[in-house]
This record gives sequence, C-alpha cells and structure tokens, in this order.
Amino acid sequence: MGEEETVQQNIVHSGIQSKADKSPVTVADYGSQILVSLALMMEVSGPFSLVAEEDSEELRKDGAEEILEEITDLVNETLVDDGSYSMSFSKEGILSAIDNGKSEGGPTGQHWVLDPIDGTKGFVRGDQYAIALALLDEGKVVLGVLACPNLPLSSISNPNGSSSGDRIGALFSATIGCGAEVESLDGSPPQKISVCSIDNPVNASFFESYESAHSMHDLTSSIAEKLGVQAPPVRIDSQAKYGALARGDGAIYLRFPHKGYREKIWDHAAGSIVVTEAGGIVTDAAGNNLDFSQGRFLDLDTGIIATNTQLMPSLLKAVQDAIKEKNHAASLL
Ligand SMILES: Nc1ncnc2c1ncn2[C@@H]1O[C@H](COP(=O)(O)O)[C@@H](O)[C@H]1OP(=O)(O)O
Ligand SMILES: [Mg+2]
Ligand SMILES: [Mg+2]
Ligand SMILES: [Mg+2]
Repeated sequence: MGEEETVQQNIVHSGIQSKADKSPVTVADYGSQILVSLALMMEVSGPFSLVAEEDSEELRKDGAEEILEEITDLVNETLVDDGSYSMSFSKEGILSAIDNGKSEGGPTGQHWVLDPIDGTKGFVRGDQYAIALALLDEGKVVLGVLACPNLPLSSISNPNGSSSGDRIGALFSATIGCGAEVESLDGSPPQKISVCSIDNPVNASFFESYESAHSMHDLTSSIAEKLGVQAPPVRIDSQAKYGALARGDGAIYLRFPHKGYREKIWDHAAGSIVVTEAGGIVTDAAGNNLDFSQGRFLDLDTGIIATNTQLMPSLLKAVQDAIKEKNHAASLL
C-alpha cells in the first residue's frame, strides 16, 4: 500500500486543520508537498521555482506543534521506507522544506506548479483526490502529471467505488505536442488516451465537483438540461475529473464556483494539459483559453468547461444561455 493511502486511512482529527479561507489541510497535504518538491529539486538543475498550494505560515503559529511533529514523522518515515534519499528532517527543516522554491509564477521562465493533495475534502472522506504537478514555460503549461490513487485504472463505472476486478490507481501524464497517457501507479506500460468522440449530447455524461460549495450544482443541471444530457451528473472530487474526461469516461467537465471565488493555477494546470493533449478543449465560460501566465490565480470569466471539439460549440451556447437565465432570475429578486 502507498504511504498516501495509509495516511488516508489513518487520518485522525488532529491531522486535519482549517486554513484562513476555512478549507481543510492535512498532514498529507504538507507531507506530499515536501516529498514532491524534494524529488523535483534532486532532478532539476538550475534555479528551482515552485508555485504550490501550501506554505509554512500556519505551522509556525502557536498551537501547531502537534501537527508539525506529525508531518515531520510522516515525511521521515516515508523517506526511510522509500530508501531513495538518505536524509531526515528536523521540525525546522520541515518548515523550510515546505517553502522550497516558493514563487509566484508569471509569464517568463520556468515554474513548477503543484497541488500536493487536490480535493482534500475527498481525501478526508476516503474518496477521490489527486496529486497534480505541471510545468509552466514562458507562461504556458508544457507538462502535466496527475496521480489519482483511488481512481480505477481502466474506467469509472461507479465513480466512488471500483468495478469488479479493476485495478485502482491511475497516473495521467501529458507533454505539449506529444499526447496524453495513463499508466498504473506501480509502473505498467503507459497507454495513449483520448477524449470520447460523442457528438450528440443526449449520449453524453458530465463530471462536476462532489462538493456543492465548490461548484453550483443548480447551474450545471440547467446547462445539462439545455444540452439535452440525459445521464445524472458524475460527482467526483479533484482533478481526477480531468483525467477521467481525458480517457473518455465521460464527455463534459463543468465547474462553476460561487461568486467571489478565485481559481488557482495549481487546480487546473496539470488537468487541463492532460485533457488538451488527449484531444479535448478547456476554456472559461466565455470560451477563452485558460491563461496560466498571471501568477497564482487564473483571471477568468467565471466557470471552467471542457469537452471534445464536436460538443464544444453547443456546450458553450448552453453555458451562456444558462448563465443569462440565472442572472435574469437574480435581477428579478
Ligand atoms: N470554496 C471553494 N470553492 C471552489 N473550490 C474550492 C473551494 N475551496 C477549495 N476549493 C478547491 O477546489 C478544488 C476541489 O474541487 P473539486 O470540488 O472539484 O474537488 C480543490 O482544489 C480545492 O482545494 P484543495 O486542493 O485544497 O482540495
Ligand atoms: Mg487546499
Ligand atoms: Mg486543489
Ligand atoms: Mg490541495
């Protein structure tokens, strides 16, 4: 069993904290960020720039000693089990490792982009989550890797469980201009993947957030209805949705956060290149490509949608009609 799965099964309340924005963070989020950045620093030559979700600020406050100790033990145990690096961290070392390479990204140079646990709520619930890593080069995503330890390797038939006999754990990857692939987490040969070729929305299904606080389920159901989608929404946490879309488990991805929420680049960089290299299209609600060159945030017309080239024109129209209708209804209140 992987270390992350063990942590997912054993996570206790003391290992889950609330951040300033009220979202949860766990020992696994911090631990994963340290381990991935450590591996990158060992491999990458030259300057190391990392735009990552977590930082050490909360852990430096009074009252965080217990979680800091848990993270230190978790990282050191994982390093011993893995055997690739002969090193161990002090608590102070852990604090500085979390901030390794800390950067704001931007339009020039190369920056790694990391969400160490994407879908923390799914992780804590025992459902889907992803470790999402991408590389920005001159403001563009050129590489993406999406590890989904709880996602069936071949396809989702039951989104929160596994179909009988299917192996669990999928690693998606994509390099600009070279297509997208999936392989098992224990290293089976990679297989090329592509988005589905459905062109009639009646046969399409769509992915959205499990959490209604993360995406407006009423708006997405109105979009689906306008399109003529018959199937109920497939609700799963994290960028695992992008991976599932990229290999054709479903046809459409919809994400409409509530007013005031600002999207972060680490929530979409890896997932979006996996989808586009699998032949799909990812845009904001106005049909614009996502712009990863503006720092930590994505500056966009609220909403992110993805599908294949055939369905995109009708999806975009349904999205715009549904938004217009919602705004009109709100103006009458
Ligand atoms: N209030 C919020 N609205 C929208 N997305 C959020 C909100 N809080 C956290 N997120 C982030 O949205 C993503 C989860 O989306 P989904 O609902 O598709 O699983 C995660 O990246 C999660 O962060 P995190 O990485 O901390 O889990
Ligand atoms: Mg988070
Ligand atoms: Mg995230
Ligand atoms: Mg996260």
